[in-house]
Amino acid sequence: MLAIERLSHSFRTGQEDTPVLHELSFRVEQGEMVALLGSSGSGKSTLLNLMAGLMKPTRGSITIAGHAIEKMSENRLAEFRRTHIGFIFQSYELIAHLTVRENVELPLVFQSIAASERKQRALALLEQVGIRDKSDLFPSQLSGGQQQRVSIARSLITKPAIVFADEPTGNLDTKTEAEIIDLLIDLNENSGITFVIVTHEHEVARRTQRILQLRDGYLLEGYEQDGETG
Ligand SMILES: Nc1ncnc2c1ncn2[C@@H]1O[C@H](COP(=O)(O)OP(=O)(O)OP(=O)(O)O)[C@@H](O)[C@H]1O
Repeated sequence: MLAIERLSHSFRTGQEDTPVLHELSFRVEQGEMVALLGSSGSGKSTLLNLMAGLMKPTRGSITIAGHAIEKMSENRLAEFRRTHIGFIFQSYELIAHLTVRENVELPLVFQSIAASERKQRALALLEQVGIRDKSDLFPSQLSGGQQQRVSIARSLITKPAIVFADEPTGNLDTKTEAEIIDLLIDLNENSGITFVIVTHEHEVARRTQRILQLRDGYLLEGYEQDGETG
């Protein structure tokens, strides 16, 4: 599903290149739920931006569902992101003047899908994430955990190959964090959604099937849960 090969990235500051990621190689298989764990500055956001096609790597390759994204033109990549990748953000990134259902439908508005089908798919996802009864409310009328459920439903509406979640519980209290992770696990186990969850919290990472740990831009080997290797 996701294959990263010898991926390196440096930022140019003035005359100097600052290496941030060093020859990372790993795979995430379809249906897996993987945590990308690392402390502040370890390179998580950089890696996420590269995997999401928001930046081009200095070296190496990133293949999603068989497509080498580092080779795509900007236009092709924008289209690929819209159709193959789902995103969940720490701060939800919902649109305040759209209702919950309209927020969930939004990624489909850019595709030629009939309004009735958009509505039906959004309501089905809102049911699945447990907030169908909130579909006509606005984001400001919901709790943080409910807003993140909207954002999760929105990330799934295009039926993406993979969903990247960037600190999805970073703004939530411990109880709500556990509920959101329960929901992601449920979507993974029962709907086969492939997730990569970026986090600096061991508590979150511990609940995934597999942990990839970054330290100072290097992937630590052999840091797997349940005695798995890979
Ligand atoms: N645009 C940039 N230009 C120069 N250096 C950068 C840039 N973006 C990030 N860096 C550096 O790259 C390193 C990794 O940063 P990154 O944001 O990927 O880490 P992170 O693990 O996501 O941290 P955090 O959890 O705090 O968000 C840091 O040393 C940072 O200063």
